[in-house]
Parts: sequence; structure tokens; C-alpha cells
Amino acid sequence: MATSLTLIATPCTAPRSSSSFALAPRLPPRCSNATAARRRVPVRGAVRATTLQSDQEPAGSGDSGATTTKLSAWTSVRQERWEGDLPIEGCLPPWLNGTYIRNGPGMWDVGEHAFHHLFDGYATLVRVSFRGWGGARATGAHRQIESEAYRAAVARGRPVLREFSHCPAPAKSLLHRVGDLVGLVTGAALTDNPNSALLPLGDGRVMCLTETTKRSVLIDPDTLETVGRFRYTDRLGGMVQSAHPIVTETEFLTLLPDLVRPGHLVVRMEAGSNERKVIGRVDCRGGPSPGWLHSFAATEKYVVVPEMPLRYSSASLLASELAPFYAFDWVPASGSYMHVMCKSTGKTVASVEVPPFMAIHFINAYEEEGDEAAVVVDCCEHYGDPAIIETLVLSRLRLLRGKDVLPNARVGRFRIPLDGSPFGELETALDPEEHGRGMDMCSINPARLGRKYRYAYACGARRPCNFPNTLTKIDLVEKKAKSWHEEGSVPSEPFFVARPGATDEDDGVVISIVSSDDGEGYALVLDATTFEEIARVRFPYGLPYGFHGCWIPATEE
Ligand SMILES: CC(=O)/C=C/C=C(C)/C=C/C1=C(C)CCCC1(C)C
Ligand SMILES: CC(/C=C/C=O)=C\C=C\C=O
Ligand SMILES: [Fe+2]
Repeated sequence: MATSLTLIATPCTAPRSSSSFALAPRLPPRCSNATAARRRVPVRGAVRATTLQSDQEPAGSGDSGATTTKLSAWTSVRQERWEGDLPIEGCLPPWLNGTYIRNGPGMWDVGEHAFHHLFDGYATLVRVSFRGWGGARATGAHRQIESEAYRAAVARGRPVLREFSHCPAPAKSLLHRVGDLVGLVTGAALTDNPNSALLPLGDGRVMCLTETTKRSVLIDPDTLETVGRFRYTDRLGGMVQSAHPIVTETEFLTLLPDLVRPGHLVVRMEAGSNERKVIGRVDCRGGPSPGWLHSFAATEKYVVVPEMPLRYSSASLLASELAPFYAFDWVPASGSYMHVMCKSTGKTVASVEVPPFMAIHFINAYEEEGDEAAVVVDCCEHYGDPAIIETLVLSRLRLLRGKDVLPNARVGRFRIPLDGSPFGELETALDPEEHGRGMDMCSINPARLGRKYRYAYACGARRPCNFPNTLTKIDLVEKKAKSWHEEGSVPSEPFFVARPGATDEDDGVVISIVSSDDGEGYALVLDATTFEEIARVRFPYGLPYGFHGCWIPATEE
């Protein structure tokens, strides 16, 4: 039955200790997994059909079977917002004062429409605030970001704009088709659903964004309210951007792929400003368009521009049709390259061909000086295979739990020589068995950004699994990993928070939000040194999976 999505005042249904009422849309019941499995698969070409056959039903070891699971990771949040106190189990460190916020696609169902891919969901923020001074206390909240895409979908009861794997049906009337065409050419038909990154800017503003340049939003980190649009005062244009600008206290660096004249603009915005300035441009070496640029890396002096064979499909964007990989084509013959641009001069100081790679997330990069000067770049590398994109189709995530279908991944380490050599190397930084051959969603100590570093925190695998299910601390010097795992649970990106005044790289905690097999949701706090659990802070309801987090330290009270 179609359910109204009009905003109505409703009390929270979830039990809570002390919490506020939320203005909540009446959402449809949680998507049934069986229904999702039968849904038509809107992807053609090289991508395998994702309608699951009965022989693909998960064996369902114990209670982790898809039909009986209460796991909330892949189901939409049931109300627009909630906030309240959270009970703490364990002992939070007294120095942990501040707010952890995580962004991600928490709403995959609107009206009768159920999205197909993890990346499609409307952005949901989840917050946990820790107050250690004078006794530990934690409060939590979640809230939908009010993007144009979300508001239009709620108003119409169906998605109106193009999302990662969803193209709206073409208009029926000629007049509306002209409108559609304008929308395609200007990019207005694309989503602004900011479910990817969450960036505390150096000036105190907090920005959420996706990969379209159409609109990024500013949010209030306390109420999670969407407080406005982030308006650039420059006229750089372009349709797409990296989902992961590199932000420090002083600057914001990002890449703008040029789909018309294949290349990338490397741009910089000073903290406090709304104007991006071009540092330089890198032309693509392979064609016919830039490689997907979800993220990139930078050292203290250089910006590293990756060019991989999963390339933006201009035809898909202009025709509003899905390409074999949604908005992308896999073009192995186009080659893989890494470009290094000097931040201060805008000159490309290296442009090398590298072995084929497929990386969504770069971890870090640093310079190596001496006779063999080079830039070292680490990423979560999927063995040059785009299959990981299909792994993230919601029906697969829901129905293949317990099946060993997560493609292998490793920490890929590039070495880009700065002596003009035409080739760069790609090696495996540590034995992937250390992290169960699963590897993505990474963070590091931000004090090591762009510098030589030892530890990375990521989601790894305890097999059999269809999605990363461990939190893993990787020691890139000892080439060892330590993992946290809870049977049936899905943890999100482990986010490192340094202890104030710390000098050791791993002196701090790691925070992750976990959706557990019994339907519960909690924020987990691990000691980053020992990687042992020190506390968990429970939400009164299960939380959907989410992507990336940030930390906003509290100001002294
Ligand atoms: C969250 C995440 O990892 C990736 C999200 C990517 C998105 C939302 C990409 C969106 C796009 C469109 C809606 C059409 C244009 C191309 C592209 C930027 C891929
Ligand atoms: C969750 C994910 C990949 C998992 C692979 O093992 C990618 C998410 C990308 C968005 O930031
Ligand atoms: Fe990401």
C-alpha cells in the first residue's frame, strides 16, 4: 500500500530514555527482502543480473539468514528524526568530549519506490555526543538531510532526480521532454543528495556533499538540521566532483573531473572562503573520459590525481540512461595512470602508467626523498576489478548474508617515481589474509595526513561474508592487522579520534556505528592502541549502514 510521506508530527515509536518528538514523514514499512529480490534490475550490459535465485538464498547459519534477520543495516530509517539520551556500557575516557557525526544513505524507500543500490539512499546523519567532563554522558540523534532530491521525493512519493543507479522515467509530454533535455545538459536533473562526505571546514561550518556539483549543504552539528546551501562564489562549473575533498584547518582541496575535455581541475579553497581557485589542470592519458574519482590523495607538497579504467560515461549522463556500471563504463584498454601535481606551482611533476587498479577510497600519501624520490600512495584496492560496485546492490546485501561473495581487496601501495620514469609500481602493502581479504572504508590519524604514517583503520572481512564485517587496525610497518568482530554485525567505517595532547600515532579511540544481528544499533568505542572495546553507547533502535564520519571537539563548558 502506498503510504503518505507528508510531514506529520508523530512521537517516536522507538523506546527511549529521554528524547524529543520528531517531525517525521510516515515512511513505508521496512522493505521486505523477498520483495527486493524480485524487483526488476535496472542495469544492463556487463553487470550480472541481481535477481536472486532460490538456490542463492543464504544458508542462514543460525539467525543470520536474510528471511529471519532483524539487522537494520540495509533497511530505511523509519522516521525523519530522533534525539535523546543514550545509555553507556563500559567506561568512556574522560577526555572524549565532542560529537561524532556519520553521514550515509539511510533511506532507500520512498512511496512505492525501493532503490536498487546502496549509494542511492537519501542522506541520513547519525550523531553521538560524548560529554566526559564531570561524569560520562552520551546523547544521540539521527536526521534526514533536506536536499532538493529528498524533499522532491517526499513530496511526489517517488524519486524525481537521477541517483547513483536510478534514472527517472522520461517525461510523457513533448513540453516536459524539452524540460528533461535542459535538465540533462545543465545537470539540473542530477541529484544533490549529499550522502557521501561530512566535512567540518576550518571556519566551523559543516558541509555535506555528494559527487554532483549541483548543491552541497551546510548542517548544524548539534541539531543535525540542514541550515542552508553552500554557495561557491566562483564560476568553475562542471557536473561532478570528488566525494572526498581533503580538508585541513586552512584549506579545502578537491578535484573537478572535466567530462568535455577529459581531464581534471585541481582546486583549492581557503578556510573561511567560498571561492575555489584553480591550482592546475591534468589531462587524461586514457580515454574517452576521466576515471571515477570518488576520492584522491595528497602529500604535503603534491596532489595525486588517479585515473582508473572505470570511467564516467558521458553518454549515460546525457541520455539519462544507465551505463553498464550505472554512470560508468569499465574500459580496461584505456589504461591506469597516476598524476602528481605540485600544489604551489600547479605543474604536473609526474604522470605515470600503473598496473590496472580499482579504488573507491584512497587512504593516505607521502613523499619519499633522496636519490629515489617518489610519492607513495595507499588505497583500498579491489584487484583492478569493478565487481565491488555490484556487491553493493541492496538485494545482494540483504539476501547473500553469510555467503562468501565479498570480492577480494588489499591495501594497494603505489610508488610514483619523481625522476621522469614513465611507469609507477603497485604492490600489496601487507598480506591481505591479515584482514580477511576485505578492505575499504578507512581512516587515519589526521595528524598524519600527507605524511609518512604507520596505522590505518578500515573495515575488513571475517569470511564467509558478503560485506566487510570487521573493524581492522592495520600496521603498515609490522605488516600485521588486529580485528574486532561480532557475529552477524555490520560495523561502519572505523573513525580515529586522537587523545588531546597525544604524540603516539595510535593514542586515541576508534568510533564505529554498528548494526547488530539482533536488530540493535550502537556506537562502539575501541581503544586505538590495543584495539579492544572500551565502551558501547546504545541507540534505542537499529541504525542503517552509513559511510563516513567526522569529529567535532566540544568547546570547554
Ligand atoms: C556514496 C558514494 O559512495 C557514492 C555516491 C555517488 C553518487 C551519488 C554519484 C552520483 C552520480 C550521479 C547521480 C549521476 C552523475 C554521475 C554520478 C556523479 C556518478
Ligand atoms: C561500503 C563501500 C565498500 C565496501 C567494500 O568492501 C564503499 C562505500 C563507498 C562510499 O563512500
Ligand atoms: Fe566515500
